[in-house]
Amino acid sequence: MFGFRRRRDRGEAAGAYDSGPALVLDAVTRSYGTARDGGAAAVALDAVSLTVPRGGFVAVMGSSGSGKSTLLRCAAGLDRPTSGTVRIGGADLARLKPAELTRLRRDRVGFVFQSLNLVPSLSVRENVALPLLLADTPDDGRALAGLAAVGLADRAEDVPARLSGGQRQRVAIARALVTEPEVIFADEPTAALDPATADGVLALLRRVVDDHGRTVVLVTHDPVAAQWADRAVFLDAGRLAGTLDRPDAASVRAALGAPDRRPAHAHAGSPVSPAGRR
Ligand SMILES: Nc1ncnc2c1ncn2[C@@H]1O[C@H](COP(=O)(O)OP(=O)(O)OP(=O)(O)O)[C@@H](O)[C@H]1O
Repeated sequence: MFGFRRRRDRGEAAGAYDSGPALVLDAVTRSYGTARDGGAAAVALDAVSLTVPRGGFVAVMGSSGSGKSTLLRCAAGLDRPTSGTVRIGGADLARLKPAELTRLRRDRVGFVFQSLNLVPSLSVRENVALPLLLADTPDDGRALAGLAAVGLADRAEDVPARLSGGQRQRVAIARALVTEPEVIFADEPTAALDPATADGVLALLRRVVDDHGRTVVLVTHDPVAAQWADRAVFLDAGRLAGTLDRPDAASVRAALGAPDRRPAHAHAGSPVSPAGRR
């Protein structure tokens, strides 16, 4: 459906990818500032350990400032932990040379952020093809196939400004997937969208997991968004404060200490409902 070849159909030796978890964080701490700066170090992430299996979908939750984005940046190799270990597909990020880390981020990791970073002067198709260009890989129709998968093939030659917010977010997902990454990191990808459009984007991420065995780590404030994950993990002041398997919005709200506002049947019209997940 996605036009992406499955990992085993690719030319690489299967041994290049171990069969362990997609992502492992072991006692990851990230602090900002030192005594040298004249103040105490602020600990944004405090000895967080987390294992995400291949084909897993994890929602990272917690109040503002609890360390969600810091966790995502460290896990994705965009930021270095002060201590602790991050492994993607078995590779210890701290042991990689800068060029190797760049290659891993480019080839094995996909990013979807709230600020989409689509290039306004490029067409939608050219935006999706950008990671291929950066990797010196021919497009061979993959960008268009990716756009078809997110239902936007007919908008391929438009510029991003002519698309709605939800459509732009789907373009960003197609771009994140075009290199067939093992792990997709998404930071509040639905924060700016209305609930129905957000559901469409989350259903798309869910399909990437269920149909293509990819792994998704989603940072979100939204208990309804977390319903699409297999597991919600909760951060509190930089620490892992708990986990919830097969989260539903009511139990997530309870875990966050927030009142239950949106009924569980709010997803009834979704193309793939959270209840339909594995
Ligand atoms: N570059 C930085 N320098 C200093 N402190 C930082 C920096 N980035 C984050 N922090 C601090 O680390 C803590 C965690 O921030 P982080 O952005 O990870 O939280 P968050 O849970 O993603 O918050 P939000 O939901 O508001 O985006 C906060 O106290 C924040 O002020």
